[in-house]
Amino acid sequence: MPALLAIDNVTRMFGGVVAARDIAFELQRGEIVSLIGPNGAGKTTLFNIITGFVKPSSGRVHFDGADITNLKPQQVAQRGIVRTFQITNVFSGLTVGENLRAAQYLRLTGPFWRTMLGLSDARDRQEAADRDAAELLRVVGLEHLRDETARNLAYGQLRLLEIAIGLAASPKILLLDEPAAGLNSEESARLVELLRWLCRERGITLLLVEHDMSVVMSVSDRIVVMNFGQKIAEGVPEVVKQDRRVIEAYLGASLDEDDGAANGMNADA
Ligand SMILES: Nc1ncnc2c1ncn2[C@@H]1O[C@H](COP(=O)(O)OP(=O)(O)OP(=O)(O)O)[C@@H](O)[C@H]1O
Repeated sequence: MPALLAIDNVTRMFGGVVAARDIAFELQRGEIVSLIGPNGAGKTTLFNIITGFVKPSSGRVHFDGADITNLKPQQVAQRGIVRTFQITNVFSGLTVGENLRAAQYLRLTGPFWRTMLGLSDARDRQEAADRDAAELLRVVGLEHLRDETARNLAYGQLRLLEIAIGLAASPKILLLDEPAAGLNSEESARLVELLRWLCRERGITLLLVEHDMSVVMSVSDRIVVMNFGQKIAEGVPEVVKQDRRVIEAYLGASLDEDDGAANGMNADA
């Protein structure tokens, strides 16, 4: 079966800066893949290219067999590639439930709404939307906070709401921008469980940019590592964390240093 998403030799220049150089990797259906690398490695640029916000200088992006390189962000989202941001999608003055409702309405043309619009009358659609919103809140564990104003949520709860908002678009691929940032270890562990569940039970393919190595190592089927715009490694966590180029990129360790450095791997080091 062809890859669900294929990044084919993508390069992106910003003036003289090569933000991404000849990057190639694939996402298979139902995989959880993490994109990691030190600050400035080119991860955000790749996210922006996949979601249509930035066009590559060269190379192509294929989704489900179709070339999506030149699609607009809204068209990419409509095909099922949805991105979460770090909080920015949440309306702080609305309740949790209202935020989800807004996400559902804002994505009127998405797959979820195509289903809803097939229903006979407005009340059926409303009830279906309410059921879907309740299910999303249950999935992320926020059902007890449906009527709470978003600005009153704890940080970890806001991150979960952000994921629920992303899920409201019925994504085939969900791109998560540092979902564990600011979470404590208990919240991170719950996040890992949630991501695995989404993949297993909802069949959603996940691509994460994440700096928290314990989350990356425990949740990822595969890891793609970037440094200075180049892909320097790709593979399963056990292999990637022992890769000398990866250790060197993260810790500035010399090639002569012992492999034990990998155990302390931290993007912000
Ligand atoms: N719009 C832009 N204009 C000019 N340079 C840019 C632009 N976007 C990114 N860059 C440059 O491209 C390189 C890669 O940046 P990018 O934000 O993709 O890295 P990153 O891996 O996401 O970093 P971080 O972890 O800090 O978010 C950096 O040198 C950055 O300064």
